[in-house]
Amino acid sequence: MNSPETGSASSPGGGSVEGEPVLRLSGVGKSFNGVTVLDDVSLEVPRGRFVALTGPSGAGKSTLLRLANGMHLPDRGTVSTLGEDPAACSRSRLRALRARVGFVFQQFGLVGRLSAMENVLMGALATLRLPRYGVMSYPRALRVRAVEQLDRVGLADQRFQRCDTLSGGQQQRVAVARTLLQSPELILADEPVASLDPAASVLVLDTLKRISTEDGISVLCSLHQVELALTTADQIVALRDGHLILNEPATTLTPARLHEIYTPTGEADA
Ligand SMILES: Nc1ncnc2c1ncn2[C@@H]1O[C@H](COP(=O)(O)OP(=O)(O)OP(=O)(O)O)[C@@H](O)[C@H]1O
Repeated sequence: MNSPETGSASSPGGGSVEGEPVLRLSGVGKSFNGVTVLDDVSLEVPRGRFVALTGPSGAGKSTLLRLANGMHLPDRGTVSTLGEDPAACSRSRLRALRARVGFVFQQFGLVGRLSAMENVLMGALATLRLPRYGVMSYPRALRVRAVEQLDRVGLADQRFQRCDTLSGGQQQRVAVARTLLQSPELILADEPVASLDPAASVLVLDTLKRISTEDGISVLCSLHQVELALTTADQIVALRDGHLILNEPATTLTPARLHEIYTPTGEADA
């Protein structure tokens, strides 16, 4: 495995140590119903880096992302996320850890009948004591921040529009803005552009990449689109059948080499 250089920003969250990777998997194994899904996976995501996670369907990408925020726990090996081991966290500590980790899903996870603004504000619900109903029930400072984040993803003008009337690409950018309201140190994105057309895919990934660079947020993003992974990511990781088979800077890779990962074993030289 490569050992890419680490960044040097300090951690506002307290758990992680300056210069340490924001995510480290060491010899991780995970099985479901006796079937091994991840086997001896070791990986580091350096602070501030955009890492693309590629590999064929069923390779274990979503499972790895879920291990990173404690939605799954490893059967073997260890996970360190922002300096915390999710397996050793109490419930409240895990909640606190998850507040520092944004998650962007393929299907956006928005409430369609609510406005873009209200969906973004929901990103702060974990920090508020009482449930909120309607935009005006949120503190003014949060409303200002929500508009700022919508502006960063190019959707300030659509803030009062119902989410189910926005395009897929716009909805995913609302989901990114919602995640940003958490002020995450790490964003995990599970095939965020899988249901978008090519132009919207580029816009969503460019937005994520720009914000990652501007804010120093690390991103681990599963992607099937080889060309997009190469143009967006700093580092590319690939899984096949639960094994980590590639971990290199994007600049050292070619599309052909990455496409090979998607070629069933035995067909590569056919
Ligand atoms: N909760 C679960 N219970 C049982 N099996 C599971 C569970 N989660 C994942 N799996 C299995 O683990 C394997 C890897 O799934 P995973 O979703 O991690 O792959 P993936 O690389 O993300 O695939 P895709 O690109 O299709 O999303 C699959 O065979 C899947 O059926």
